[in-house]
Amino acid sequence: MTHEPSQPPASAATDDHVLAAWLAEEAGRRLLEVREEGLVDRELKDAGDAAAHELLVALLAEHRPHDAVLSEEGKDDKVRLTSQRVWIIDPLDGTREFSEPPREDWAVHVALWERGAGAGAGAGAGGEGDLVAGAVAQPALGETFTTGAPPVVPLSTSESVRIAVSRSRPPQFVHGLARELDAQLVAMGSAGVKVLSVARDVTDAYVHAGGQYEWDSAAPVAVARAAGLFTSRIDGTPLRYNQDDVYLPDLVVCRPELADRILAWISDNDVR
Ligand SMILES: Nc1ncnc2c1ncn2[C@@H]1O[C@H](COP(=O)(O)O)[C@@H](OP(=O)(O)O)[C@H]1O
Ligand SMILES: [Mg+2]
Repeated sequence: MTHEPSQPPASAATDDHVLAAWLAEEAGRRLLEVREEGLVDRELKDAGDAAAHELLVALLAEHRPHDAVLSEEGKDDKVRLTSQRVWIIDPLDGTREFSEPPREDWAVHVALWERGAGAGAGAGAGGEGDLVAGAVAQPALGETFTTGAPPVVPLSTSESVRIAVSRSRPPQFVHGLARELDAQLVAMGSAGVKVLSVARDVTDAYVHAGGQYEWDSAAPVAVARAAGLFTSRIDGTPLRYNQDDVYLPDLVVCRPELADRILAWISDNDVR
């Protein structure tokens, strides 16, 4: 049976944080259903990507009809480059892990970028605009992380630094960085899950290079910033969203006290 979307909370009519969280949860519920349909491998991945994308696009058209949408699974409509507000969504991040039940390391990303936001406002400044709301649902964990009620990052419970890395394509340089920080590498799927692992005190930093797109990091970075975590490109410059080219290949998200050491090591070691 296909999940029928409920109505969003009344406050979602005017509160983008609430709408983002509701959208991510609705898509998450849909994805949990798709996972029960008996599909495997590529068919399961494709069905999940398509179902979550179609649901999110339909719900955004209904609830925010004037806003543009940039989705991993949709055509890149360049109208977004002149739009005031752009939803940047990854309907299913960690598609590989989604297709490996009962793994929990996959997510739904829903972010909102707004023109004029963040100008001159420090590390998060995006020039033309910036992220203003976001939610990351981790449906198999039953958790949604949102800018509306940002996670409170606990003090680190670990004696040593833990660095989240991709399961399938960790950047080569993280081994050197781990030696420098005397850190352990913690492999997991999904960019959103890795960013939120820092907020949840599962890790202390997420460092990635070598390829990614705006939708992989927009919503997680919005939530991480709201939670007080440090976010930047690996050269220390701000992560910029709603660019003409949506390739955004690298990032650092970490506890603020680790940022200087991580960026200094990366700079000294000519990492790309
Ligand atoms: N080198 C690379 N080039 C392009 N995309 C990459 C990448 N490394 C990771 N990603 C994307 O980042 C997300 C997290 O990947 P990983 O779990 O390996 O860290 C995945 O998103 P999707 O699952 O939405 O495709 C993946 O496609
Ligand atoms: Mg992704």
